[in-house]
Amino acid sequence: MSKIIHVVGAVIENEKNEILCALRSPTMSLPNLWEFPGGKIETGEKPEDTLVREIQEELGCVIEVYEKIEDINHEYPFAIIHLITFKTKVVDGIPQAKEHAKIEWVPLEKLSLLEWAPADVPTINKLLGIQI
Ligand SMILES: Nc1nc2c([nH]c(=O)n2[C@H]2C[C@H](O)[C@@H](COP(=O)(O)OP(=O)(O)OP(=O)(O)O)O2)c(=O)[nH]1
Repeated sequence: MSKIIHVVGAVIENEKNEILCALRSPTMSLPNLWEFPGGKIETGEKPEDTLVREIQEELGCVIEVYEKIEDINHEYPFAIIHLITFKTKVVDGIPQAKEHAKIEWVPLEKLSLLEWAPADVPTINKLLGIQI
């Protein structure tokens, strides 16, 4: 059986209803696919705390974490990714791509034009359905 990796992703929204989308680099697993910035939950860590830590490392800014959006398991050939996504906002600093190929603010209605990591699709669908 595949190992399960627990991951948390930040749906960062700005005042213009745009979502911060991050492009995985060619050297990462799932290369050249868009994702929500975030990362693996360490043992004993609260998912919300993981997100604040990962966003500080990856984007160099501080976020506040609000409600959960989606909580799903997606089976990839290399593992099962258990992905939890949260609605968040930047409360200090300006996001910069420190680890990703690039980051972009994308209007909600254009999210489905990007090629997403497959585990992210249920979150995208929820965002488009419920208009957070
Ligand atoms: N951070 C993040 N990871 C995602 C998303 N969707 C998705 O399938 N993943 C996968 C990619 C990775 O396999 C794993 C997250 O690990 P990570 O963010 O630490 O990724 P990484 O490339 O730095 O690590 P690795 O897998 O190369 O060891 O979850 C997402 O929206 N955000």
